[in-house]
Amino acid sequence: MPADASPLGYRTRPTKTLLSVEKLRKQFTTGDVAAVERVSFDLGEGEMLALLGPSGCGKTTTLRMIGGFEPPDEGRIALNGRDITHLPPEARGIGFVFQDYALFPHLSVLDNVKFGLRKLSRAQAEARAKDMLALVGLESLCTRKPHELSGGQQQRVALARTLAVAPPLVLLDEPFSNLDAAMRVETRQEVRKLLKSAGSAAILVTHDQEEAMAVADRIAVMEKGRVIQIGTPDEIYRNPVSAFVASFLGRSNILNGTASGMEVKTEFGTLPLSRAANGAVSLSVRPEQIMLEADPNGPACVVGREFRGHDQLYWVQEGERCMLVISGAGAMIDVGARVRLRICDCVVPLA
Ligand SMILES: Nc1ncnc2c1ncn2[C@@H]1O[C@H](COP(=O)(O)OP(=O)(O)OP(=O)(O)O)[C@@H](O)[C@H]1O
Repeated sequence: MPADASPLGYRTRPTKTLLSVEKLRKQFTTGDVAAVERVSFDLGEGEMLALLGPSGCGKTTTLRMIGGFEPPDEGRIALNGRDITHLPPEARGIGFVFQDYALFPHLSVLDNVKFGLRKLSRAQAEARAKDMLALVGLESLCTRKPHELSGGQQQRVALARTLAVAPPLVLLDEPFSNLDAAMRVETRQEVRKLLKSAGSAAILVTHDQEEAMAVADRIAVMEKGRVIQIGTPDEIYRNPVSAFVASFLGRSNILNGTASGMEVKTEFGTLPLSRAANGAVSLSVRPEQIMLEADPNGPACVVGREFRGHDQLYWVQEGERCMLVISGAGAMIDVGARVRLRICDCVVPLA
């Protein structure tokens, strides 16, 4: 295992840069604002990056520019130090897996995977395709046609076909959106393992924060065409830069306060800050950072509750404010009960 990798293959340090995206911009003639504006990031060899954001924020357009399917108005894209900004898709050496998998319906599973291997001899192509199908666990289904496979199996064939040519970078556009919830969870981990074992880097477009956190080494959060924060899932979850990021990646309570260095005065008392700030600030408090104590004389009241097995979600009204609280699976507190809220961790100042 390399020194910079965790047992699950999550990178803890940046690797050698594979892809460099600099100040990409795209404005469609139909739009009055740019779909993508000054998007820049680097991607390390073998790294998985998720482009995450709400519908219409420019994720797919960014991916299509990297793939060569959409010419940027401005900016530069380099792969392994080579400028590929104006190369056609087939000259970039990048693999793609799209939402609909785009398998050839009339070809068998094996022939679908062999499709990109026409430069090899027939025997070599056959051996390579079989190896790739073994890697995705589908060697026994070689002779089937795509319509004889489940969605998850089709997804794996598409991935085997892409990985067969050993691209250094694979672009995945919402690749799990056609799968049901259980299959999605299973398939995304398989895909991550496959990419890691093939050593391919990947950029995954998704609007699903749970998916991004589950599979990506780093996440680039996009809003209105711009990347507004980039970092590991843990960094972004713990230190969101804005209320948008705090609410898009997980759930958050947004409070106001007056900061002075590493402390902030709020309606819940003086609290420690995760980083220094001064003056009026907005603050993010995660639901799991709040303790809920049953107290008949407490100033707050439970107004809603959702039982989730491993924990419980409470909506608690205190004065004008409704706070979201996640509490462990201990004793349940009933809706209508009086409670006291205590914030038991550093709170995050937002931009
Ligand atoms: N070919 C096009 N012509 C005109 N406008 C486009 C075109 N493609 C995308 N857009 C617009 O550009 C903006 C960004 O679209 P894009 O598809 O990149 O967003 P997205 O974040 O991938 O959204 P989704 O999650 O819904 O796929 C949107 O306002 C969209 O309507």
